[in-house]
Amino acid sequence: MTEILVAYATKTGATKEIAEAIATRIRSASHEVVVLDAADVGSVELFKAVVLGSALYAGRWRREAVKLLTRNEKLLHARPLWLFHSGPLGTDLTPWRAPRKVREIAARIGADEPITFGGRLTPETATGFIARKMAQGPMAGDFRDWDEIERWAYTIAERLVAAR
Ligand SMILES: Cc1cc2nc3c(=O)[nH]c(=O)nc-3n(C[C@H](O)[C@H](O)[C@H](O)COP(=O)(O)O)c2cc1C
Repeated sequence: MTEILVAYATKTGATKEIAEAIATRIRSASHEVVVLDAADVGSVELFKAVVLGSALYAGRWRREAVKLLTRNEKLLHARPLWLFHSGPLGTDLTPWRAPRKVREIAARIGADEPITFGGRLTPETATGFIARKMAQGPMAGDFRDWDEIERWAYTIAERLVAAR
């Protein structure tokens, strides 16, 4: 059990890139880190800590991220867990509360509620009629704050060092 898992659930790739940035930061603190699509994670048994992030769509987490949590709730009790979601676009980047189910699981596990990172929606990445419409208006753009993401990942790396 030497590795840290950074798992993500994405539709158009923005959350995957956040997961990769988090992994790079944690890795630079000499931790072994694996980045995986949440859909490809059966069990977290082999990992000593887990970071999990989902894109937000209509206020919901993507199903594969919720499934990872529900399937692994018992194992996650015994491991540090950090949660994030990516979503807000445009001028209002107010943090979103996670869906109730995710909050309830986080509370039972003893993890903090997910931190919110801005999202990305561009004409190039938008898929589907609604998304393409949204991508032509004020919501279009990349609102991910890489410094903020890096700072958060840094606090995780520090805590993992302390827990060694
Ligand atoms: C149809 C649609 C619904 C969305 N709903 C939300 C939402 O409820 N809350 C939010 O913060 N962001 C919402 N977003 C923004 C996405 O979460 C954002 O673009 C995110 O970064 C996409 O991540 P992904 O590329 O990993 O799929 C929505 C985007 C689309 C296209």
